[in-house]
Amino acid sequence: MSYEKELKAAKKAASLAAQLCQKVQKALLQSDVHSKSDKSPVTVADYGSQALVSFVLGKELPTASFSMVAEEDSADLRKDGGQDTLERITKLINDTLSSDGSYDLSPLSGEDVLTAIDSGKSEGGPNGRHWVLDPIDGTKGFLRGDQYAIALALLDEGKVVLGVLACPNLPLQPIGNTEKHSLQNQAGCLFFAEVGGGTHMQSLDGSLSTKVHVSSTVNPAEASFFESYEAAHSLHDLSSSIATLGVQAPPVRIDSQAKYGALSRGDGAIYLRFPHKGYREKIWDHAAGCIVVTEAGGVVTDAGGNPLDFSKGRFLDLDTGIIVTNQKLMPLLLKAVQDALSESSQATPSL
Ligand SMILES: Nc1ncnc2c1ncn2[C@@H]1O[C@H](COP(=O)(O)O)[C@@H](OP(=O)(O)O)[C@H]1O
Ligand SMILES: [Mg+2]
Ligand SMILES: [Mg+2]
Ligand SMILES: [Mg+2]
Repeated sequence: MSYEKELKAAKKAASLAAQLCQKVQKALLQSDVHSKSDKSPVTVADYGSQALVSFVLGKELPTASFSMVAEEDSADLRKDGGQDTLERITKLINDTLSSDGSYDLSPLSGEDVLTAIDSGKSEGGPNGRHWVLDPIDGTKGFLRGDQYAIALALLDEGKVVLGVLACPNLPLQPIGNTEKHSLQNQAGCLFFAEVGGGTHMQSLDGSLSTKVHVSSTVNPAEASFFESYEAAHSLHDLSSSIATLGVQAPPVRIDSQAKYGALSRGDGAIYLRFPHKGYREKIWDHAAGCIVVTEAGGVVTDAGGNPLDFSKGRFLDLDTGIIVTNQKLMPLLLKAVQDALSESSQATPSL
């Protein structure tokens, strides 16, 4: 089955959301940032991006059975004091839609925006089609002025069948340890993949796309690896224990699913993620990144070597940690990870 129409709509939605987010990142105000009930940050751009993606998918693919599993909801915006923030979000969306000019419509109201945000409340699951959206993945990176991604995927009968990753601050050239890239004047990258169709990358300003492949290195000594910038999101000590494999380069620490994008084009060969005990991974943090890497020839598993299962609802049900690499390095890496995990659980039984 081809998902051509859906892919085209997803690319448009993610690109427009990226325009909205870049505008906010360039002129971020203290009043744009809020704290969610779990203390994690959320900004007007997270909400604006979610509403815009939902709105564009609805316009491009009118269907009675739209379902989306997305990170944000409107509860805080509906509380007392949320009105100013909602107005700012509504203006951002209307400005983005009117400068794009694709849709002939009257401006959206605050209520339209709340409804669009809440269309992401689906529980997902193994049946039917569900869009999966992280409107800004890496909000902490977004706030620092660093990497972030708009991550949109489609599940069909529990499987990820397409994914789009808009990475507005990721240069088109490879990134690594040595160069510090200026984030100014970069158009950013759009990665997209459809099941069986490979992974492509284009510039967010709409250049021709090129097919990308993961690194083919079989030598761990040459393999640089990615991990979260935030130590609270992934145990940096554990990933350094893969040094037993002979990996020599220091880790490249960047925020968001930009790591999956960079890996899909061979910037590095390994991505390791070991959350602290008790953390439950959400499907929107991995769905788009996972298909972008697998269609580029890579493999994504949990620490038990099992593929990620996106059919279980809003959470991933997995065995400690996520490992991403190419087919040839996976067996070695999996063994090194399992050895490191069992050593560290002997040393610190609470891990
Ligand atoms: N304690 C924790 N452990 C692991 N991941 C966490 C975490 N707290 C938040 N996250 C997730 O890590 C994501 C960012 O990943 P990364 O570290 O690769 O940039 C966040 O996405 P959001 O920024 O969309 O909330 C959030 O879902
Ligand atoms: Mg968040
Ligand atoms: Mg996220
Ligand atoms: Mg997010």
